[in-house]
Amino acid sequence: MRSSLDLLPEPPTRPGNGHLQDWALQPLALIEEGAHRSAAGGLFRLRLGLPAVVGFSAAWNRALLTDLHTFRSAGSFSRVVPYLSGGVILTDAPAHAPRRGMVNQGFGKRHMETLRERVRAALPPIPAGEWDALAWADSAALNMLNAAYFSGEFDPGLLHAFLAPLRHPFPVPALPRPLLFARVDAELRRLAHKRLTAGNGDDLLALLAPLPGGLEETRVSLAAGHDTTTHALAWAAWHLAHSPEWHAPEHHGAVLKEVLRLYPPGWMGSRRLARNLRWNTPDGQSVLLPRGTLALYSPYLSGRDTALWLQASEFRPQRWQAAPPAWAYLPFGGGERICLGMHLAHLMILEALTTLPPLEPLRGNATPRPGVTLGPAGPLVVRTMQQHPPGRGFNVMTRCSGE
Ligand code: HEM
Repeated sequence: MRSSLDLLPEPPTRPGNGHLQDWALQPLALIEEGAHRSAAGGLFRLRLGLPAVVGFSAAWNRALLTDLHTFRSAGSFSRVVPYLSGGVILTDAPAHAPRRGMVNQGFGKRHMETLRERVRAALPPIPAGEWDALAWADSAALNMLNAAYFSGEFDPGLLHAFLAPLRHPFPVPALPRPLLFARVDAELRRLAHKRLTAGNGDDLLALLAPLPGGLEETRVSLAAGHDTTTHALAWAAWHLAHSPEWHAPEHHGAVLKEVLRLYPPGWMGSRRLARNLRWNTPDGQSVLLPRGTLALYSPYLSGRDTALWLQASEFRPQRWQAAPPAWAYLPFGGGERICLGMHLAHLMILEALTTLPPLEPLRGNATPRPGVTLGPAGPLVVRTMQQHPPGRGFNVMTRCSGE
């Protein structure tokens, strides 16, 4: 049996810092090179100051996402970003399942119907003429989250200031911001108090506030939900501008799935091994992965693996007429830790896409840029193709019914 990480393939290293420099400057190229060098569906190694392995096969994804006692969140990347270091994200098995059970209620499909109308009403108007779909998606996600969580009552300037650092490259999102977080927590307490004393709210804060640690869950999930939603929405709008034949509400679900396959905002998930793990690679070898190893899965690599997807690098929403290969499509993760906000993200993005008029792509840079989340470099400048009164959203249903 092979017994060392040294035997795994790896991308070229740089003297003195292993893969750290490439990880910081061009992580997508680095992991694509690692995937290229690994045997089909196998693992590859990264030297990131501590031993790390990356896998993207269905078997690896399933193991990492379902064996929560071996693959722990403690010591993973989320811990170094104060925004994500709390609530369910900070909780490991066996405490994780009951904690999720508690917060799940507000985020289920049924509760989304309660939120739909106010999310739709919160969408910013579509600008006339030329506009940046990335900037619009950013304010749309901010407004929709404010509506779903707080019925629009959270101070918008503070919400913007709170979330803005997440969009910057490292180390900006990892810096502690005690004063800003204290202001956000004070605003959360003010709004929670209103709900707890009135006792009749049905927004997400009204459901989270009475729970132990509910305000922290609110703050952490807001941070997890903003850029992810913004980026998926911006890419979807950009693709609809390029492929107008898909711009109809009945196609938007497939468009969103295809966007999330090619550009999963959660491009890399991380865990730490709580024990030594023997792993059988597809080429028949057995590798011993030592306890403490950083174990990574990548929705980005799995979503583009040519062994799993036909014409993997092409935008083809029609592929979603069939089910995806098992454990290959993971834009929301999987297993017990699957994204808490998956249904909320669908609600917000599909409502926003329905509001979009026919668009023409003008210019922009849609290159994926990895940070805490994967986003388009931007801007993504489009033009509204149909006139509508300034300051009002475009309503597809109105147009279709000819009113
Ligand atoms: C398109 C939008 C979104 C994408 C692509 C996305 C992606 C993901 C992924 C990949 C994970 C799993 C991470 C892992 O395994 O380490 C995750 C977890 C999570 N997401 Fe999302 N997310 C999105 C929107 C949201 C929204 C709107 C919320 C707001 C509630 C949210 C809250 C969370 C939370 C709290 C977790 C941690 C769950 C746990 O550990 O139990 N996400 N998300």
